[in-house]
Amino acid sequence: MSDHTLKFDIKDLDFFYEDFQALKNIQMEIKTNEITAFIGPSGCGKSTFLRALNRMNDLIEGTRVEGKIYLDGEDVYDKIDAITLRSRVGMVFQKPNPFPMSVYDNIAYGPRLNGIKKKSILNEIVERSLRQAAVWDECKDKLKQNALSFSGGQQQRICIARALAVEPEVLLMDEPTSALDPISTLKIEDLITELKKDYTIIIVTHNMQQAARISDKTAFFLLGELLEFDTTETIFSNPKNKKTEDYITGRFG
Ligand SMILES: Nc1ncnc2c1ncn2[C@@H]1O[C@H](COP(=O)(O)OP(=O)(O)OP(=O)(O)O)[C@@H](O)[C@H]1O
Repeated sequence: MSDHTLKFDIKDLDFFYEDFQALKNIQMEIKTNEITAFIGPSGCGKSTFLRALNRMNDLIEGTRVEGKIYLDGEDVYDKIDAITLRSRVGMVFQKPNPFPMSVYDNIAYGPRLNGIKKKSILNEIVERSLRQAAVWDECKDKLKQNALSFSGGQQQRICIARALAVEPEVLLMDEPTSALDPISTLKIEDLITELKKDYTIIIVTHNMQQAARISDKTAFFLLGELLEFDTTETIFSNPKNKKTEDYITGRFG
């Protein structure tokens, strides 16, 4: 019987940029409605792995994947086309990157691409998505204003709303708070915790406190290998690998 709590199942994953192997034999199970944090020193492969999950690396020439990634039991490199996959697995980037258009058009962009034209339905999606991303109150009277005129923290929440507008199942977040001040960071962390009810969330972070605060599971990567993967509590209180302990206590990285 298939395991319904399992969202992603990654088996024997290797990843190459030309001759350079950036990921080595990764095995990982990512559970539905959990927050999984990827930690590890710069260049260890966290972003590469994140981008492998929705095939964003396909856009980089000379890359190659070996092994399997299953989403709800389906092989993402064989059984799901990249466009469908990316609508099921949304992404939020490190730097807020709203399109240079109104808040409304940013959020309606994906739904319109999916063929939704009716104004009343688009209005509903825009409001629901901005509410879910906890930025509705700040935007509701300025929906026609250019998204780039908002603060960095607001822009990042607008980008999260844009990702949510197409109702993905999974949200990949690559250091979503690294460009933000502490207050905006806490707002986004609260938001991520709130979104967990409806989404499976995977977040890359350099902020150990952030991983400890919000994630259920933590994966520690080093030089392309998954060194340790466990409950966040275990990783931060009782890691099995000495290198994990050295990293989380700030002895290197
Ligand atoms: N487009 C690319 N072409 C060639 N090599 C790349 C490319 N992107 C990343 N790499 C290499 O792959 C390795 C992993 O990079 P990746 O960006 O996944 O690491 P990371 O852990 O996310 O780092 P950071 O924390 O600094 O963002 C690094 O050695 C990097 O130089």
